[in-house]
Amino acid sequence: MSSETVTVDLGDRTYPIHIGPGLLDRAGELILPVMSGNRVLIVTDDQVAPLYLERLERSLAAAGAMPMHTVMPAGEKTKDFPHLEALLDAMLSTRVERGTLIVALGGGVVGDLTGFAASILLRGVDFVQIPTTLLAQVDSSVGGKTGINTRHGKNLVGAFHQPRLVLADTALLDTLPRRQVLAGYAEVVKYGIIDDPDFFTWLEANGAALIAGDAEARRHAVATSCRAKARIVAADEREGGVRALLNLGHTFGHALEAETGFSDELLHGEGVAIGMVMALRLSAMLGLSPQADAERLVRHLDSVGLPSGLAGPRLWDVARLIGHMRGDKKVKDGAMTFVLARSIGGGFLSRDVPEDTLATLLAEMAAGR
Ligand SMILES: NC(=O)c1ccc[n+]([C@@H]2O[C@H](COP(=O)([O-])OP(=O)(O)OC[C@H]3O[C@@H](n4cnc5c(N)ncnc54)[C@H](O)[C@@H]3O)[C@@H](O)[C@H]2O)c1
Ligand SMILES: O=C(O)C(=O)C[C@@H](O)[C@H](O)[C@H](O)COP(=O)(O)O
Ligand SMILES: [Zn+2]
Repeated sequence: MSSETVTVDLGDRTYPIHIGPGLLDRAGELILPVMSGNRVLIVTDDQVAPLYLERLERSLAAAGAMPMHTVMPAGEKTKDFPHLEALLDAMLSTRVERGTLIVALGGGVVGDLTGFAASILLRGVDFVQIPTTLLAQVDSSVGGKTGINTRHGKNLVGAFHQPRLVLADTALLDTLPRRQVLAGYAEVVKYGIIDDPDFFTWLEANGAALIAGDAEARRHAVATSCRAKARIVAADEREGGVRALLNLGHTFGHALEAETGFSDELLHGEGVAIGMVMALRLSAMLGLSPQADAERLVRHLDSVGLPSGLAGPRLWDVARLIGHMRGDKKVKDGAMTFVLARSIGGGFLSRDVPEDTLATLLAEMAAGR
């Protein structure tokens, strides 16, 4: 199976996303053109390190680079101030220089944390993304959003800092646990709902195979997702408008993540899956889309094993959820912005969601309906 390259067109900060199986062993050769010296500092986590760190270091050394590494604890709780400080401290302890290339090897947590550290280290150093989860390959490694969570909410401190290159070796997904594959799949489904109904239909036919490990289906989904994200980011890098569509399901999902304390109880992608159902049901309640589209999404999520509602032992507090949503970065003059959909493939932004309709939806879903 061959690899392909998608370009994120940002003028003099344009960069390639290389996609395909087996690319990790070509990392040295692919990264060489963006190196300004021979020092490379790899940041990874303690679950990815035993799987892929040695291969990456070998490939870099073969290309003439001097790789060093630092390993962070795996999981969402690492995206916080104490771990950011620990990472910056580890980086500075290696006598990092402005020409040292930082490489994030891991999922979205490693990518977001490392990218943010790179954006402020020595007032900004270059970094490369080597995403190892489906979520990171289809979404978080592309577009330059980096950051951490705070006690006030999700991703509330961060920076736009674009990578110099993204290297998505789709064969690395073979070791990813099924729950993590599913969480990443939620962000794949998102692209279909935003503006690609044919892709959604393709996912209905091929999603199960993709999740089960079909290499060609995975490569196609990663490439299609990256093309969609690259197009949106190139049009609106700093989310002045259209980029906010990539936030479909996230105003809800981030509130659910905050409420569950950024713990394993709810992964980011799982929150996005439930959040997308909320967005489509809200659109239908407001008479803006057919109820059948929300039902179609629920059917698809249920068929692959992603959550589509709030069923479970937890008692969700509607007022608290709305409180979290008020801290969303899309709030303008105190008013919340929602990504709604007129249809599957018809995402749009709205500031006109009455709070009582929102509260009714959340209460229904909190009651398991
Ligand atoms: N910056 C963005 O644009 C953006 C977009 C989407 C999500 N995000 C963020 O990404 C984060 C979620 O990322 P994630 O879902 O990748 O989670 P993650 O980084 O926590 O990775 C999930 C788990 O899989 C393990 N893992 C990673 N690669 C593996 C592999 N190949 N084989 C076996 N195990 C592997 C990790 O160690 C971790 O335990 C969230 O914080 C979310 O907010 C950011
Ligand atoms: O790249 C974007 O833009 C996105 O919104 C992608 C999302 O999947 C991602 O979770 C992002 O981090 C959410 O952005 P935020 O600005 O709401 O933190
Ligand atoms: Zn997301």
